[in-house]
Amino acid sequence: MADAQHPPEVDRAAASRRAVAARRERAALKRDVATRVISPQELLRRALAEPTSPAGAMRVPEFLTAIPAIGEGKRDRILADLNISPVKRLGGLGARQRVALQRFLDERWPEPTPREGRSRLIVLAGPTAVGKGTVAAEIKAHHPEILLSVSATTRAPRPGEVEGEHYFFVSDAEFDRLVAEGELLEHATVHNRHRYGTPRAPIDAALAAGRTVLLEIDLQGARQVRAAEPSATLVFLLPPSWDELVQRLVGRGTEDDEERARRLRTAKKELAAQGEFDFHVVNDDVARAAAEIAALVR
Ligand SMILES: Nc1nc2c(ncn2[C@@H]2O[C@H](COP(=O)(O)OP(=O)(O)O)[C@@H](O)[C@H]2O)c(=O)[nH]1
Ligand SMILES: Nc1ncnc2c1ncn2[C@@H]1O[C@H](COP(=O)(O)OP(=O)(O)O)[C@@H](O)[C@H]1O
Repeated sequence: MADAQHPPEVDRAAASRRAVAARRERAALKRDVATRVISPQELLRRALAEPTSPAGAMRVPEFLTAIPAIGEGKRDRILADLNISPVKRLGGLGARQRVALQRFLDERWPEPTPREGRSRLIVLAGPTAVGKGTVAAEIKAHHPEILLSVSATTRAPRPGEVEGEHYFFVSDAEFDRLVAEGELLEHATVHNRHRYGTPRAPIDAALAAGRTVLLEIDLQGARQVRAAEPSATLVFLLPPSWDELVQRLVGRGTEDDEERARRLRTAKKELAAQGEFDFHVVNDDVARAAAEIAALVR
């Protein structure tokens, strides 16, 4: 490979940069397993689907010790039991070894089974400032298989908000048209101010393609989705404590005193409605809460 344009030191530098990047990606994946952002089974699925990916390049011992509750002693016993050499990479496992490893993981860490009759349409609601937006963004970043629905709204964009990514920013007249033509799955006026609604078409298309769809909407919207799609999976995000909820609202610093007091009164009503939801998830840690939600319909 070495020639005038590619002297050996340049090749070596590039290779070492690639190795550092790959190590970093593997470390990130191990953190995802260690923090339960993804299950060990999910990492193995990714490795087998793409053997040359960072997941595929991970050595089996490295993978095993990323799993909570597996130390080095246990790791070595598991490798011996499964008859897998410590130099094996996940992407290079033979058929019999794959099955053995998958079975072992399923026995020790059973993945949550989908709740009977619940669809892949997930609605995430919860009181103001509990972290719905933060958790939804985490799901979008770590679970690309899940489509995060983009709502239409009549409120003005905030600095940094991107049309079509955070919201579709529409006029009142356009919102009226969307409602009149039945293009919204649900819609509501939120915090007595602006209108928000969920475009129906992208959701129908994603569900038809077998994808999971996440809606981050308010309680009124959640109730409408329940009425329109009774099999939807309704998830209520809870704060670790009321004081923590107040802290988060204050800490975010996006509302004045009067608006904060109003939102907290609404929050009390919303918390009282949590019994209408199929699942309750505590947002103590963003990554953990996101992983729990993503696992609900896997
Ligand atoms: N019903 C309904 N509520 C939505 C929709 N999109 C966003 N919301 C809710 O609108 C509220 C206000 O959202 P936003 O304007 O981003 O402000 P913030 O979340 O208060 O900072 C949140 O409670 C969202 O859950 C939607 O399509 N339908
Ligand atoms: N698990 C968490 N721990 C600590 N702070 C959090 C957590 N989740 C969210 N927050 C913070 O709480 C505030 C409200 O979160 P946000 O996502 O805006 O709430 P919502 O969309 O429910 O109104 C933000 O400042 C956010 O950074």
